[in-house]
Amino acid sequence: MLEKDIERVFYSQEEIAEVTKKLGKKITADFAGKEPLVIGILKGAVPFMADLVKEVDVRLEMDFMDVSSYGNAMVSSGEVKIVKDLDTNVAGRDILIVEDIIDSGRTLKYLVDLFKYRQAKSVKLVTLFDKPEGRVVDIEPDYFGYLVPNEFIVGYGLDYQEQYRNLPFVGVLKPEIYENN
Ligand SMILES: O=P(O)(O)OC[C@H]1O[C@H](OP(=O)(O)OP(=O)(O)O)[C@H](O)[C@@H]1O
Ligand code: HPA
Ligand SMILES: [Mg+2]
Repeated sequence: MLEKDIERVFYSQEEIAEVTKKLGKKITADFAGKEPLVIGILKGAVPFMADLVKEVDVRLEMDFMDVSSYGNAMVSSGEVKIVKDLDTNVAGRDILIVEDIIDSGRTLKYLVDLFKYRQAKSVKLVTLFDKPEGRVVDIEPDYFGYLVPNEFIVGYGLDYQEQYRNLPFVGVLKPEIYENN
């Protein structure tokens, strides 16, 4: 039903599962002996976070934060707002931020600076998708799954006007979907 709105699939469910496994292995090795606080950024990171933590074999805690710079727009407003803050104190903690995508980089730059200001011991970033051509601020993930071209993608957490997050794969929408909005 949702699939009919997709013009082209970029990454299948199987490819996403495979890269998530690999990322989980690397993170397991790098965080051995630590007890990270894994922070998922709502709402886009939810499907990836849920799958990734099951591939990470260290003691960890999970928390979530909601920040927004897009609203319903397809271009970042440039201003990042905290919609829901963490429940956990990050001071002295090893942090792993989990994102679905880094595009302009504004969301992650804001969060890394915030957690450092709050005296986290270390801050690392994992993103399923990296769109380097979208970047307007200087930030790179420590771990990424796939590089994506400079196109607006949906699925597996990524939305267009809050829809399509529940697609199990990632792709681009047919042009008529935008024309009808
Ligand atoms: O690198 P950037 O240009 O900042 O873009 C990336 C951010 O934008 C999206 O979130 P959004 O603010 O749309 O909220 P959502 O996760 O609820 O869709 C995405 O999930 C990232 O958090
Ligand atoms: N798709 C959906 N949400 C996004 C994107 C994208 O390509 N980039 C930043 N937020
Ligand atoms: Mg969004």
